[in-house]
Amino acid sequence: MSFGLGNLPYGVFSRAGEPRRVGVRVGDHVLDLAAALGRDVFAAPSLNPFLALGRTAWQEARGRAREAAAAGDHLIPLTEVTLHLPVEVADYVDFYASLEHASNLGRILRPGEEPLKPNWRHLPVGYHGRAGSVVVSGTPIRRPCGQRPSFGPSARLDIEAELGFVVGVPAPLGGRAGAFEDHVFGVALVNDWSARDIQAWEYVPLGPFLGKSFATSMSAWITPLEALEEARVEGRSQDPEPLPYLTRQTPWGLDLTLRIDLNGETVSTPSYRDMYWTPDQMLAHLTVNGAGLRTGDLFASGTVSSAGQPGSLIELTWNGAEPVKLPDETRTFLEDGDTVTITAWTSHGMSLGEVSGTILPAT
Ligand SMILES: O=C(O)/C=C/C(=O)CC(=O)CC(=O)O
Ligand SMILES: [Ca+2]
Ligand SMILES: [Mg+2]
Repeated sequence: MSFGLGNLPYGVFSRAGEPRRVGVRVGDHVLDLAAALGRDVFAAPSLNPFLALGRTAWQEARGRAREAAAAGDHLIPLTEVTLHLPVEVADYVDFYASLEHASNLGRILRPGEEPLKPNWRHLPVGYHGRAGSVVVSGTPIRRPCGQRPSFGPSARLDIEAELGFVVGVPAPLGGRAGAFEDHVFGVALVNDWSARDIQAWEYVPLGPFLGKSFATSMSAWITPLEALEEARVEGRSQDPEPLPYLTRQTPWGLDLTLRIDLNGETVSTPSYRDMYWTPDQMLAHLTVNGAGLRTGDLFASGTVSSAGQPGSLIELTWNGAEPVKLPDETRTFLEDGDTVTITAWTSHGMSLGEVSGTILPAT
């Protein structure tokens, strides 16, 4: 059910001693697309060449992959493969689209001030992250060192549960992007690891830098937009009404529930449905100045927090003041050896896979 024929997410895999190639997940197997469909574009170490082909090619490949999967040929057990970073990430941008998250962080980091800055309801606030430190789910995460402001290992290492949107079709520099579904191929789960002590010291006035650029994890499987039709909902109502370039054309809210597991215990289940800014608005904003798009661009939603279900530990523990209880221990921020796994499902029970990482001690 979870990875049935209505799902068919794309990834990159290899078998021992063989080069990387593109596959589609079918249950607990990978469909070897280059073998099944006989197309060179899938004998590639990343999804990028396929992503660049655009929507008609995506639809055709999905139809043919479904036929091949149903026929049962060219299926390799997941236990026999290694999964790799699915996309050669061009630019990585992170938004700040959850009203609950932005309000909570404002209260925690800027007590006594209005939690939301005056711009927040007028544009999807974002920042440019570091494409080169995006890693695939399962990659261990080394605790970063930096100024906190004294130099040393971060003592407040956190997670951020997010959805990531993968761009396939470019838009020219100086031009404008077209419709969301003509550029964006699909959705990944993202954990934007954040060193809160480094972040709190460095971020004024230019925003996040080394506190977030040491690693960002993404799921090995990219769920195509076509698989998410059943999850599409109207976005949350917005007041004031955004400028015309940010007008929603068709619904790109998504009815998804995320689940954050810390050392195997579920600590929060935020809903993506309640996000204030929808991803079509993020794409329109990202390109309104003529910045263009490249194949492999990744833009993330920002932390997915909903009422009572935050997407980060800084919110869950209110900056460490209210530790979260696990069966035999408590946590404020992450400790060495901790494993965080984020999963997500549609309300119809379709899985978006997982993004997982374990913390290694600082060096
Ligand atoms: O409010 C702040 O100063 C900082 C906010 C964040 O760290 C969140 C961020 O990276 C964007 C997001 O994930 O929503
Ligand atoms: Ca983030
Ligand atoms: Mg990060």
